[in-house]
Amino acid sequence: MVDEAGARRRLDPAHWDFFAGGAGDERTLGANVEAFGRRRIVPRVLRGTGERDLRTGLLGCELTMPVLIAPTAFHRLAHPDGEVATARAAAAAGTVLVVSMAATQPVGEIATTGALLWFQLYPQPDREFTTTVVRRAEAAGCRALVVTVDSPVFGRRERDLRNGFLDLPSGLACENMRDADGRIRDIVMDEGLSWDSIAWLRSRTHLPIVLKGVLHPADARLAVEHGVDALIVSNHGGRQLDGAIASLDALPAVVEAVGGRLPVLLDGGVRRGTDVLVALALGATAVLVGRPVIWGLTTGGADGVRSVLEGLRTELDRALALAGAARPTELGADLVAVPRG
Ligand SMILES: Cc1cc2nc3c(=O)[nH]c(=O)nc-3n(C[C@H](O)[C@H](O)[C@H](O)COP(=O)(O)O)c2cc1C
Ligand SMILES: CCCCC(=O)C(=O)O
Repeated sequence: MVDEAGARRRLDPAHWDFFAGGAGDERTLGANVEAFGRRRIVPRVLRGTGERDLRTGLLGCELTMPVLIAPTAFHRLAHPDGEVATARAAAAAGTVLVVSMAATQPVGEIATTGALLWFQLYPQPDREFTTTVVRRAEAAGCRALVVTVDSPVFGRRERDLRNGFLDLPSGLACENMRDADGRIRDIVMDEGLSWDSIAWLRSRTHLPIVLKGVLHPADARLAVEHGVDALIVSNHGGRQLDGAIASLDALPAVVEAVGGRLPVLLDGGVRRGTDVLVALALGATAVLVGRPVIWGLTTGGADGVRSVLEGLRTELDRALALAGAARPTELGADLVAVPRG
């Protein structure tokens, strides 16, 4: 289903390291996957569930399943068809592609696929320019803004430092970073990013605002107070603060703090349909997948991404049946155990 080894063979080693790698010692990168490995499902039986229904509504979007595509940079490094191919697969699967601000194709072009798009934003210190980018996403028909809040500075990616991978090869660029003069600007991380920045953004757009990269329950409560529309529990796939808690381990406290007032999504380490089931049972409304989509794109373009998404759908459907649930909303934390020892 996910041909990670095949992707590795095809990619330039420095590009493989960029996609696969994390920050520091990659402890958090590993912890995201290990956290799923520690959970065991406690299934229910004799519930005669019949056909399953995976449909999930999120911020006004109807998804065919509770699995979205996480925003990841530079899809044209993985495949010449780039983000357009990823979007074709999202459209075919009936799910959302969160377009990275570091996408290598213009969001307007990605939107021609008819996919449901959300746009991921690193608010730039230049607010006028940030507004330009927001308007570009709105004009393309994006249905939400995903503000990445775990990156006041860039994580220390030691593989990239070793490889000297700092920039895109010539011919590729962050096409959504064009300013009013048509010049492509560099993405800068805003060390000053604060709740005021979120309030400012709220005043500038009618799109739903999703905060990506929340791990602490106190921040989840603040997000509710600031009128945010959804949260993504995430540590950026282990690429920002190494040593940060695994996303799945952070999820229960965030879900409790939010108390049903907002949808809570999760990304990081989701590799199987059973992982999706565990995250949903612990209170996530949906999950996002990052690297598996890149491996699918690398090996098979739009078809490769489609096959990753359909694999997750099939596995989730089977896992629900085997756990005695007909739909995601029937799952509860009682279905997940962490055995001792
Ligand atoms: C190669 C790569 C590029 C990424 N680029 C972005 C990005 O541009 N913006 C963002 O908010 N997150 C970015 N992320 C983080 C993902 O959105 C997501 O949080 C993470 O990949 C989820 O973990 P997973 O890869 O284990 O599924 C990136 C992750 C990877 C692996
Ligand atoms: C300037 C590109 C940022 C991409 C990103 O967020 C990541 O690589 O994790």
